[in-house]
Amino acid sequence: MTPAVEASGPGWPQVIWSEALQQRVRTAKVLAVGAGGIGCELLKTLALSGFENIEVVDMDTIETSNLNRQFLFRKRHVGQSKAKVAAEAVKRFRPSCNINAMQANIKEPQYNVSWFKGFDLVLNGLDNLEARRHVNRLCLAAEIPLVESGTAAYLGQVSVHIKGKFECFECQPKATPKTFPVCTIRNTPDKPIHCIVWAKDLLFQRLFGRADVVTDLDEAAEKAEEGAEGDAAAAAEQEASFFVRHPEETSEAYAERIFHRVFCFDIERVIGMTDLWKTRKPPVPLKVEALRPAASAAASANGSSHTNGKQAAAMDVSACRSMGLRDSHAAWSSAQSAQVFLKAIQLFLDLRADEVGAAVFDKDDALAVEFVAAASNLRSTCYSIPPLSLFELKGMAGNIVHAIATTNAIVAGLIAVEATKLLAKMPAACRATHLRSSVHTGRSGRERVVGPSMLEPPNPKCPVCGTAQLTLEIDTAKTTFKEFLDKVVRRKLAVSQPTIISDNFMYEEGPDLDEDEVADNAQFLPRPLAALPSGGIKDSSLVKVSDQSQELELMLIVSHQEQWDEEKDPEGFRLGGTAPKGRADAPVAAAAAGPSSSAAAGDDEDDIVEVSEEALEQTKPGLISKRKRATPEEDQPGPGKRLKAAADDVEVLE
Ligand SMILES: Nc1ncnc2c1ncn2[C@@H]1O[C@H](COP(=O)(O)OP(=O)(O)OP(=O)(O)O)[C@@H](O)[C@H]1O
Ligand SMILES: [Zn+2]
Repeated sequence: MTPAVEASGPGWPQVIWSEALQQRVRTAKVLAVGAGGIGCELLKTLALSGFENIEVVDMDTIETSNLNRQFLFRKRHVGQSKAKVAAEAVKRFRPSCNINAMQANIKEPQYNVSWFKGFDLVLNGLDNLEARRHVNRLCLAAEIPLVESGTAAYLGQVSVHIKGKFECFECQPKATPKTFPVCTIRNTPDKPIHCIVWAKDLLFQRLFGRADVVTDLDEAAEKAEEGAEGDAAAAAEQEASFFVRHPEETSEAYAERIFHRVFCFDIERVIGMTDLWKTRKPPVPLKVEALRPAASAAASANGSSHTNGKQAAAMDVSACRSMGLRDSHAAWSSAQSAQVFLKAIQLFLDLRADEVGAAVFDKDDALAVEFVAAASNLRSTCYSIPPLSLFELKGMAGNIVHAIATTNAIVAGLIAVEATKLLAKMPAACRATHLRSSVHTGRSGRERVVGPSMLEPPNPKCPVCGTAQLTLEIDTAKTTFKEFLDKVVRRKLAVSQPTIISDNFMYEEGPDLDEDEVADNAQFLPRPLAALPSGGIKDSSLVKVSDQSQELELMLIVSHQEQWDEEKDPEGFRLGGTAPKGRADAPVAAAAAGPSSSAAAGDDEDDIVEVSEEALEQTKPGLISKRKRATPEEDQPGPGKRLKAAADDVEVLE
């Protein structure tokens, strides 16, 4: 007998492994998705716990900023595959561990349902909702148990999902994504929000903010502050000083110099990181010269490019107003974004000089928002991401949550514990576990930061594993099919390869289509929904959205809606759930549509993590559902009771 888990305090079950279980652990084939903060800890813990057949998939390469917590990596590994380096590091201290590494996106078609069926367990150490939802759908289709996890600063969560037995990952609505991986923001943005976060938290901060405030995003400043050695320190100094305005430099010249640096020079530098572009489209640099003539014309058409407002209140200074750009709902052209960018910098330097070096981004500061919007849209142009309007950009908030190594280590340990229970064929002993950010004293007086709770049965209203139909309120006369695909199908429903069927109209995407089929399909993209063939997608249309790669099928009941409150529904559509087919029940929010309202299932505060709005705000996508869960004590007779009874004893997992 080998103790697998040490008693960590009163009330915690102690788990001892039988020989039979040790054998099962040795032979089980597990898939670990992600070799980042949680993934590194997990691979180490699995290997040290006796797991010997591990497949690890991670699409990324190692960055300097990973080294502080992803301890399997060293400085010399920067730029190499995370999965491969992690596997080699683990093999060095556990040569008996057969660990196979792949640098790839788990959403690639070769990782299909039959591939997933080759595993006993899937363990997620991911950092984004899309990939989590994709893996959830494949685990459901392949009927393989999934242990899901997430961390955000001091908060963490581990949960177990088994088709038909427990909730799937999408049974409960998730908090809207609020945080993003640093590497994505720095080098590989693929959504407008990534560019907004870059513009706000990196560029705005670097040009106008306090020099002593160093964010994770600012690699050069980080290195300089850390006192990097030799060449690295000099390069960091040089990079930081580039953004300082020269004594004789006009604000116009300074703005153009910055433009060239961030949208041309830096983009070319990223293009040179060839590993990043094996599975992605590389960005395209922008030349200020190419955009300047149109930009100047736009400015002169709107009168003087100078503002006469030296006395104007800081918050009133506006690049858009001085250029006559009044429609905040229209997306700017690249030339207009360039003009706003240059103009905003000039206005900041000319009219708000005393704030430069101390400014803090404020969503109510028009000039700051315009600068961020323009910078974000220009970066989007480089990365072929559709531009957004000023209104949309202003409405989107980005907030990086910094990772804490200890949280990752605890969560990885909990994943291994849940994995072991599953291999022990004791799914009823599995728990959802939350990590709090501070010690919580329950009614019994026990203090804890880690709170287990019972797993819920599947939600029959879940649109993914249940039978619910979703309602979609949308302006079918104005919304184009492309907007529907991008905003509703991909972004909200996390569908990777959509097939859309409505009456006799069919649209499909996927690797098997030939060029003619792709071209045929492309003609539908600019059409409004109501103008699609076969009568269009209109009020009361029933639309089937499916994804072969995920073995997913969703039904949307469309309701045409013309009037939208832009404050309440800036996206211009609303996605909701309905009762399961045949039942008139209260609507539930769709899995991706936002935070749920709480539905208490039990009330022993000792074992329930109540998640505050603040915690939700800070939490990485999909981490915490506000729904309260039953406690082990409330569990029906069975393992829950056994755990309670065995709290201070020894529980044997067979
Ligand atoms: N679709 C995907 N396929 C494969 N791996 C993925 C996918 N999505 C995310 N990952 C991986 O999941 C890991 C998550 O780890 P983590 O949250 O620590 O992020 P990170 O990128 O290492 O750190 P940071 O974002 O803070 O720089 C990353 O290594 C990332 O490459
Ligand atoms: Zn579900």
